[in-house]
Amino acid sequence: MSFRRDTIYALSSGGLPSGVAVVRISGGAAFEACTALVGTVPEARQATLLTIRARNNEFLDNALVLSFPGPRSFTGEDCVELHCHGGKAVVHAVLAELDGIPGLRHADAGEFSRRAFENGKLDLVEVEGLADLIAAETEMQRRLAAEQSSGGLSALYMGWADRLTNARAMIEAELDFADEDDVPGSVASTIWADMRLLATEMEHHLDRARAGEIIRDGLKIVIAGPPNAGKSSLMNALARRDVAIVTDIAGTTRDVLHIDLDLGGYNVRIYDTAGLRETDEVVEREGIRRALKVMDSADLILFLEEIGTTSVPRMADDGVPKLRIGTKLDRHRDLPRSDHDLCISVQTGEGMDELLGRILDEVRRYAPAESLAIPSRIRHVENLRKSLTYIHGALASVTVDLDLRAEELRLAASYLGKITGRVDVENLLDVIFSEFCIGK
Ligand SMILES: Nc1nc2c(c(=O)[nH]1)N(C=O)[C@@H](CNc1ccc(C(=O)N[C@@H](CCC(=O)O)C(=O)O)cc1)CN2
Ligand SMILES: Nc1nc2c(ncn2[C@@H]2O[C@H](COP(=O)(O)OP(=O)(O)OP(=O)(O)O)[C@@H](O)[C@H]2O)c(=O)[nH]1
Ligand SMILES: [Mg+2]
Repeated sequence: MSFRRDTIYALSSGGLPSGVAVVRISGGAAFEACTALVGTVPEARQATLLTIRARNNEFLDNALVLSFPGPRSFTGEDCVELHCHGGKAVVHAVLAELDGIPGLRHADAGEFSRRAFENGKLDLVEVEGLADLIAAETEMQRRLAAEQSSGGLSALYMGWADRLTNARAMIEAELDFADEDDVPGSVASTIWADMRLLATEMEHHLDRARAGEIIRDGLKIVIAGPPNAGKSSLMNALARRDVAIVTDIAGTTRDVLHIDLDLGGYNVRIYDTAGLRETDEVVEREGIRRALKVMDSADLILFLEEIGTTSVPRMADDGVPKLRIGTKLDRHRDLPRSDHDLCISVQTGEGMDELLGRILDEVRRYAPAESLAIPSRIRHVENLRKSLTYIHGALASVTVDLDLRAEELRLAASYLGKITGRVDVENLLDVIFSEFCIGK
């Protein structure tokens, strides 16, 4: 790096107290700080038991200390890790000691990763994946984030960008050496065949964006239906705790409440809503307005009605998948089979496993657990779409000059570069010379 910047430190492990707490230091003064605290810098990447002392020589802790000389470290800078005992006062004393060293300051949120990015250790997709990995609560979220943070997705995008660069290189070669005999005549057919293939691959990848979004952000399931149908009772049963107020008074729920469930490794967010009916009561009307609004953005609606009651207006067929659920089965065993998709009783638990199974089927339909090298963020999707638009443009403009079509391929690659943040300084000549033997 051409300038020396602050050396930063922070507690990198979680809440205190804990068995062990990891304090990380990164930057040009990390090794000086290490020497100030433990008297030495241990051999690179070798956990070494050392005593941390305050400036007045007071014993603070026995800690395992690691040093990572840059650029072979997480951030690419000199890094030190102090693996201390995880007591609050222990960690605070160590942090206070670091704070007293000139040139050191506490790190901002994400600052270690930011430095890793700036030093080329991680690209943007990996940084985002790392953030998702740390936030992951379900198995599918973990798998999606793992694919992204470990470079799987980046490799895919960079591979695509390379193909675009390659195609441009071929076009340049064709333009520059068109009048020479020993250069492959028309490379056009192979280039454009590969670009068509690339467009198809990108389209398939984009088709899975919805799955990525659902795995990352959760499937949105709304419990709706007439008052007293048992919506809040179902919500509580799913949550296994008393989240929502349940009474036998119609119109109990007003606000939209939600819980997050881990269903077969998928994150699903379930909303309880106000019962739908005509009413002049102001508060209830507002509740119903909110219910309708959240239903609009649902991925799945569980439409509940008590078995034997013919409810309110049938739901519009607006394309949102719906499960019609008959409730309070314990009370209505004698009634003929209703036209519900399934019947439940939260009192006896009947039908609950079936319901969970049906919900899981729905999530899996949206987001099958195949390869998770899929886009998970709008940012990726938008750049991929733009890139694809330029590839389509280049493919379509057959009558246009080759160099204009090459320009469209350059733009397509630049949008892929924006996703990873690695705007490569590509050297077209290198590619050309590695592909052709022009001077043969
Ligand atoms: N103690 C500790 N555990 C940790 C981390 C850490 O920083 N410290 N990690 C933090 O996220 C994760 C592991 N990820 C890491 C990624 C790269 C490097 C690193 O030093 N990379 C260097 C050297 C590689 C090598 O020695 O082969 C490099 O990329 O040049 C360290 C940890 C999870 N566990
Ligand atoms: N027997 C029986 N009663 C139930 C069952 N589920 C709910 N109830 C009762 O039905 C009444 C209404 O339940 P809620 O869960 O509050 O109904 P809701 O659909 O949320 O009603 P609103 O919030 O007013 O729209 C309560 O008295 C519940 O105890 C069930 O499976 N069996
Ligand atoms: Mg309710």
